[in-house]
Amino acid sequence: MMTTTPPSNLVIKQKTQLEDFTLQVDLTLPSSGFTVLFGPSGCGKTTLLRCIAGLHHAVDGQVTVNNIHWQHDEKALPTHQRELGYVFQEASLFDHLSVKDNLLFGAKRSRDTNNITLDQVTNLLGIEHLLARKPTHLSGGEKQRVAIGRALLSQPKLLLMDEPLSALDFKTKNEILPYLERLPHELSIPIVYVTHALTEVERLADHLIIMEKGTVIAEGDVHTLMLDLEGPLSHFNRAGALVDATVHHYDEQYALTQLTIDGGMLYMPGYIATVGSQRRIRIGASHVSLSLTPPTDSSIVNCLSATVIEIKPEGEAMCNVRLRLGHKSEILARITRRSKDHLALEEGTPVYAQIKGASLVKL
Ligand SMILES: Nc1ncnc2c1ncn2[C@@H]1O[C@H](COP(=O)(O)OP(=O)(O)OP(=O)(O)O)[C@@H](O)[C@H]1O
Repeated sequence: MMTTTPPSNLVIKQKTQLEDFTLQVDLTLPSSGFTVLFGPSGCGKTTLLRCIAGLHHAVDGQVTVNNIHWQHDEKALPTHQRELGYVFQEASLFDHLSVKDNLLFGAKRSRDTNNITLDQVTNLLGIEHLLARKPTHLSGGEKQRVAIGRALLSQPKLLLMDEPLSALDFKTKNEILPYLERLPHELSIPIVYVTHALTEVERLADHLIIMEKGTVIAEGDVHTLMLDLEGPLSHFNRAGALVDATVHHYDEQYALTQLTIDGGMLYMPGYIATVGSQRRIRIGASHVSLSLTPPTDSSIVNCLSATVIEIKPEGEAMCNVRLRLGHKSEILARITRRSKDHLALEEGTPVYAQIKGASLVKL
């Protein structure tokens, strides 16, 4: 059956001169899910978010959300007339108000069916038990969850998040990430999320925008960009693929979770989630080895049949091999150039991809 993608109702065009370069973007973004703006410090991510919010004025620009022009030609709505939620690095809560009053500060009721309620927000962010507390009695992670809740209760048509985890330690980041992951499943608003952490990209992004010196150097579906052997992510040591998996079985005897992916089964150590749950798994290119025949007597628990679809050198000694599994899934293998020649790999070669279970990362 043919499906047509609905037209996006989120258009962002901006051109503005910054200190050292011009910020210039022309984006049509998906109207749901996480769009992640990723790039090195100082490339213009925050400024772009500020332009969308009307806090930085690009003379030349357009911001259209849900078919409403927030900025078009000479006309620009002031920030308070733009239906947006903004979450910053710091939660910036009012210390003299309770969590509940902080949440309700600036809260609105929307007349449409997407009205977000206090109950929904507290449940979604796991903050029901904190409502009576003052912010001074909250951890950094709890404060940030309240800040997200406050932004959502303003009934935004667009949620902007500027490095909301960067002020938090590693453990607290990992506590908050599951709450962030739930947002697109529970809410139908688009989220534009700024980060310079690749781990957050891998975990959250649906759509990815990679910026450098004020311009977009790559844009698209995150799975596709991760696999682009000529794209900016291919040279990261962490090159790898993101694969959508469904939990199939938990083997209690060996404490291994069996996952179904397009193209086969994977075993991963430990309990991952209940049977039937969907999880995103990261398969690092350096953890995939290739063989022309099915390996026997190997300690590597995962072996999938695959077909080579592209090979690109990576430095002098290595190369990245893009592999097709199943109908549409793809993964990367980083092997030595010597191994590539030894196996006479080329486009179309059928191979067996071995992946160490212990190397798989549940995102
Ligand atoms: N109002 C402004 N006018 C002119 N230049 C600005 C303005 N605000 C920021 N800049 C400059 O624009 C560049 C981009 O800054 P910006 O904060 O948008 O980057 P960023 O990618 O968000 O960085 P980081 O990840 O460190 O937060 C920087 O060189 C900064 O000095």
